[in-house]
Amino acid sequence: MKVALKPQQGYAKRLASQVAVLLKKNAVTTLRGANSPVLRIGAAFGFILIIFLVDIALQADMADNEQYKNVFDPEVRSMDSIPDCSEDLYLKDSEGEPCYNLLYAPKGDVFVKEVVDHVIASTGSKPSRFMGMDTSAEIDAWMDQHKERAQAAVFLDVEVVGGKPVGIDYDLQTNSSVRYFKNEFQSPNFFSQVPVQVAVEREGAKMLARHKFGSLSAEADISWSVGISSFAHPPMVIESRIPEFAAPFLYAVGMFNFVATLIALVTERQTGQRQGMRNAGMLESSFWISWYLWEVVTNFMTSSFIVLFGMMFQFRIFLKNNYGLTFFLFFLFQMTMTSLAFIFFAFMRRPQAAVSIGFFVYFLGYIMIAVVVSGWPYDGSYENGLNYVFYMILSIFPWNLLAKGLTDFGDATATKESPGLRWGERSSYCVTEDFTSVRFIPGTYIKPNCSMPLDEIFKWLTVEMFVFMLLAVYLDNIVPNEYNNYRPFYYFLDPSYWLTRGWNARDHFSGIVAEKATSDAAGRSASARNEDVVQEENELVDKLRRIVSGQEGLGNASETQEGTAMSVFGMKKTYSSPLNPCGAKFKAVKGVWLSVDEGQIFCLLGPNGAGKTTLINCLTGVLKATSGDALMYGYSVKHELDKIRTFLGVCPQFDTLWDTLSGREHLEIFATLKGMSREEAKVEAEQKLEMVQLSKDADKPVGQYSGGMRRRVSVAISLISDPSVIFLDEPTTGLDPVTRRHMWTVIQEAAKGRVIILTTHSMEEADILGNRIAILSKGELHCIGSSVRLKSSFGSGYKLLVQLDKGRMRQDPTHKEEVIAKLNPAIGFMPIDQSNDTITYSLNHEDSEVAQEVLEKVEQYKEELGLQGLQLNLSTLEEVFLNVARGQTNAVVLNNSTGLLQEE
Ligand SMILES: Nc1ncnc2c1ncn2[C@@H]1O[C@H](COP(=O)(O)OP(=O)(O)OP(=O)(O)O)[C@@H](O)[C@H]1O
Repeated sequence: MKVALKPQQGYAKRLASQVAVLLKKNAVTTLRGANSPVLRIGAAFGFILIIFLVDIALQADMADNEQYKNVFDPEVRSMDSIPDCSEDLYLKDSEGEPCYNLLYAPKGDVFVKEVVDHVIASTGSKPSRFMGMDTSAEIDAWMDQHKERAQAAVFLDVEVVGGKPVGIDYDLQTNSSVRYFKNEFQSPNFFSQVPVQVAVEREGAKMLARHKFGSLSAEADISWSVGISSFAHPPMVIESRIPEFAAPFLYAVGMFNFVATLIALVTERQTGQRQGMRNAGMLESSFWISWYLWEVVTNFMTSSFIVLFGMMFQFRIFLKNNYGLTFFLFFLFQMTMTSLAFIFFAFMRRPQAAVSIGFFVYFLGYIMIAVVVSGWPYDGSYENGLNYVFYMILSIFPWNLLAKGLTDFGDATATKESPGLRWGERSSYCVTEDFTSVRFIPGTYIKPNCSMPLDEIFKWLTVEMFVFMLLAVYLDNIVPNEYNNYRPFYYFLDPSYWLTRGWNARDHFSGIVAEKATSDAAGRSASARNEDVVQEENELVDKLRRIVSGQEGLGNASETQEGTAMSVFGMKKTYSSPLNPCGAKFKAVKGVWLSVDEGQIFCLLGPNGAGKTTLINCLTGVLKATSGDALMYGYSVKHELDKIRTFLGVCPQFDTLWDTLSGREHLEIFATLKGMSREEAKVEAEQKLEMVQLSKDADKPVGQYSGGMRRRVSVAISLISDPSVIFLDEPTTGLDPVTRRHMWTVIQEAAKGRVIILTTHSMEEADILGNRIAILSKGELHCIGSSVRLKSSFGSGYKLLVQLDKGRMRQDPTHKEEVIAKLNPAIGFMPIDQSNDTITYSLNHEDSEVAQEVLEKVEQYKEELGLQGLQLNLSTLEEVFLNVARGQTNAVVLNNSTGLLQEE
């Protein structure tokens, strides 16, 4: 018996056809799904619109300021009074602590006192707002202790000659805090300094005049009034502030793609779709390349649209800078973010987490961008000491490079006259020299004190894009996946990863034989187990011994040897937590030995949690078995999974379908993954759809299918490309009785010349379909054999139902006893039940010939005893199942009671 290994396409051809079909799948699922590119482009438009609106709002806000207005006749502000300190934003009276308009010194100087008194009188200020001190040092000390409590301070040094003041030397101190209130920036000069200065100078000059000329002389009567106004001026041009705030918004567009990519990838993992495609022979490289190419397409579109929308809204950074430069900055940024999303994908199990990750990354980036737009560390001194370290570290994060690029674009188009950046200037415009040493050339933008020009940004982003991508693939290999499968961190250094190495079947199988001997010695004795199970094990151990001794080959395509189609040798699976491999372990499959011949349907039954799905997953290579192996048509699951997958069909327990793809599209994708050409895939899909009676609904999206219809698609997928070994994990769950019966016919047809391993909870299904049936419980096989064999071994064998005449029973109450007394010695059995008008005999574990004999004997009494009916029934499979399951429960109880509960 040989499996016809499908002629393998060359690697390049296989990769090309898989990438093409997966790219199409990515495009179709994304276009029809919630994360469609239309939505991504919509996000680009939305964010550009927000930037536009924020810019308009800021410009409107600025337009209120005087410098942005046309001022023909500027208002003159009188400086003749000093504002009260309580008018100030900061200097307020607070409990017990008044604020002061003016502190002055020295307070003991009569001339100083005279000046201050006149300042108070002439400006109409409250005297309590003035406080004198002895020295200017005392004023400084007081100010130091009383923050924001005085508007100004003055130290007057009056020169006295002959008892008369002849000159004044004074120092004025004012509060220099710039205040924004009453809708404008309050200049400390105009608000308090000039009025105080005017008043002190005026009253000082008057005091000197009074003492020189006498208070009543005309010369002493000085008129002094000061007013201040700005020049008449045209409005200042309001420059767009886009470069200052656009970076976080445009970064948000990139984040939108980041989250969408992450959701799409993690969803494929969570729903088992990725594993389903692997089972069909998908190459890992096809998976990555197809997703990456799709992201190239999407990011190309969104980047183009960002620039086009920017131009549409007349943003100078998009209009005046070279299109290629702006496009490349966004495109490379988005591609690098895609690679970063792939890195996060290695650690994520649930798509819902993508949004939280997105928020976290955005927040982190937002803070960093705020630093970068301020100029540091991409300035002229970037190579100095610690600066270089930060320069390198910050450049690892793609959003910082985006922010730097956008800042340069903004600076290059800061005013209407700014020339913008041309493609050829992408490196030369950014120079480390400062303003003073740069030679500016008209019509060319030069940025002094600058490092990391756009050319450098492009190089950084390109390198990061590839490095992140490689890192993502590496992490995908070494981080435990949803099935806890992972490679060692040094896997790529192991030559066997790159070269298809032969494996030593003798060593491999002698190890399994040795392990069996050890576990037999330590575990339950063979006598405690069902004889058929033990016999199956022994035959398989013998087979292994023959293989090890070289008496028998593996029976694969390279050999002519006959053999069973599938043999499972001591398969074990122990689950442990990926986060705590040394912690508690759970033995889900405890060493299963079984064989299946070609043309057989092998039914695996067992209660929930028995380990059926785990066993199937180990056999299909989804899970790595902890120990043991299986040969399928002579190929080892452990060592030759790639070859096995060419003739394997799998219908998983849960449908792993894309809601947005139709049944036909699913089948075409899987047929192509299996190596069929486009035309062949179309024909195959049509045929399989017809087989599972889905032709009518073939083009509806699977999301609109009923549970039963989805199940049929999964079965159809498992039958694609004529597989030799087919695993069906509960294939008929959710099917109505009519469809179920049709599916049974499909399965029976499919079994011809193949091997089908089927798990089910329907005993009827197992009874009808199963050529051999095994019952698994708590990870161990408890029986194996044909349905009849199991019924006779584990059921109560044949039952004979004898129906009495109701009339005779009414007339003669002892009639039942009379019948029993006659029949018991004749047939040699005691009744197990005699309720109502029926007597039931159990013909325990007898074969059908004995049952027939008993029936014939009873028939001889039929007339004499007036028997109404005789029925010979074999126990049902359900009875067998319950007996095995109960037997298991009892075994545990028994062991419990003896305190010898074995490790489960
Ligand atoms: N990833 C896992 N980690 C730990 N334990 C697991 C894991 N997957 C399954 N198990 C446990 O292994 C046992 C066997 O599970 P499995 O899914 O193989 O049972 P099953 O026979 O297919 O059940 P059902 O009929 O309900 O599908 C169960 O006790 C289950 O809880």
